[in-house]
Amino acid sequence: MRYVSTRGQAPVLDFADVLLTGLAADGGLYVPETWPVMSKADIAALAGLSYPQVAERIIAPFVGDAIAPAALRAMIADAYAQFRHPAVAPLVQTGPNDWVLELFHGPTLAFKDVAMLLLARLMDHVLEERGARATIVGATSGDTGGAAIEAFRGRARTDVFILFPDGRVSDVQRRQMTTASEDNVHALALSGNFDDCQAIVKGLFNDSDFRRQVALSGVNSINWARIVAQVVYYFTSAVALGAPHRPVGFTVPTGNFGDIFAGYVAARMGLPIDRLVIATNVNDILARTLETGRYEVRSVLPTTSPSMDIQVSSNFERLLFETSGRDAGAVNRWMDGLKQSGSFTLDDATLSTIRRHFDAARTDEAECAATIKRVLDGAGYLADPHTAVGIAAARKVRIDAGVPMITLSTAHPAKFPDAVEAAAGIRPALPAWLADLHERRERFERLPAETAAVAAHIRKATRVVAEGVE
Ligand SMILES: Cc1ncc(COP(=O)(O)O)c(C=O)c1O
Ligand SMILES: N[C@@H](CCOP(=O)(O)O)C(=O)O
Repeated sequence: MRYVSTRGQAPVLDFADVLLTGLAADGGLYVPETWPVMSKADIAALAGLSYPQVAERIIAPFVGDAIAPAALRAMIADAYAQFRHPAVAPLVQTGPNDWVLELFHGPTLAFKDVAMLLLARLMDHVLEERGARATIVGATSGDTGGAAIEAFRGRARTDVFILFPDGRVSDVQRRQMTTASEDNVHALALSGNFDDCQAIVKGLFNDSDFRRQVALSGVNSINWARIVAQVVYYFTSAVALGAPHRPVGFTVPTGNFGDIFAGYVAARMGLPIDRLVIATNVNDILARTLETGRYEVRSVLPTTSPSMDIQVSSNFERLLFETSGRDAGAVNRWMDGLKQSGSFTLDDATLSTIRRHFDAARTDEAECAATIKRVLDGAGYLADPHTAVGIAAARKVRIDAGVPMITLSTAHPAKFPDAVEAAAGIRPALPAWLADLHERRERFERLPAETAAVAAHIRKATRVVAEGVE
């Protein structure tokens, strides 16, 4: 399997190189040259398989011959053995034909663990084979950072630097990033929002000297391996509810568009997905884009679903590439517009292709709190604020009540106890393995939200030694 960049000018790479490269050299994102397709019989044959077995069938075609099948199988088995639920991603029924897909049974209580635990093993494997090391730099609005630190802590071949917006993540999220004591992890609190952190990460990738000197790698969903691991649960859950013999819908709490893009990939592979619903909080750039065709960045507003407080939604670029007929020229024009004026307008054909697959709905803070309460009272289910944004959106756009609707539950309510308590009067407790989180010692650096300051800090602290590093 080979990968091409959405901007059309970066080298074509195999899976192992894409894994270590992160952002393409032309600033674009890698996507497979062609989509692997699963027949109806292939999908039906997933019924009754364990999560790791399904993962192997879905992920292997994307890996191609870059990693030996036995090694891939072992890494998948080890990654999903870290989950506290035997199903890894169980479905819970919350209404007549409504379900939540719980993706938070990993070590850091958010869906990011599903991909990150595998990504860390894949990276280690490839680095080991090459006798190489990497410096990983990631941006987080709260969950990617904790999952990355958990997955990479103590690993010998990587140093990990996580940039998070100071004061804009929950206490639990911050502590999950700042209480790891291993020398290879570095939590950096930046005086800005998530978009500032993400722009700095992209700036570092676009600095070819820095990139080479520190052997830069990424763990945000710009990294294709993050997306591919997330495709798996669309298959496990849809098959559990009758696919491929009947279609299902998915509603996905969305920020950087990685999780829902994985759903689009599942559809391209042949999974019968009726609708993909983009659920946003008041940071609603994607809902506005679907409505008007204009992608326009506004200021980021802090909410009780902070992991979705995002305006510049990275993976939307992958969707634009696909829905424009893989027109790298158009993607370049849109991304230039975004850089220069903070906005661009889609042509009618691309917009209507997007609308054929996706709906979108925005949920404000009052609706989010009311949804947490309503679902608790009605179904006895305690949802976190991100999941509640999803459940509210599913309700708003539901077209056919006969099609099962699966809302992705992306975080455990105990990650956001203040918001959940304010909405539902119940303070969810952390699980036993995190019960002492608030007593652990924190360690992090505060830095200005400036690329040069972050680059200088990383150069000093990384253990990757390459030509040109002081
Ligand atoms: C809890 C939670 N829900 C939803 C999202 C949105 O996911 P994505 O950025 O893949 O759209 C995130 C962060 O990405 C998150 O941490
Ligand atoms: N919501 C994310 C933001 C980063 O998204 P990613 O999926 O691109 O890593 C977070 O919690 O950090």
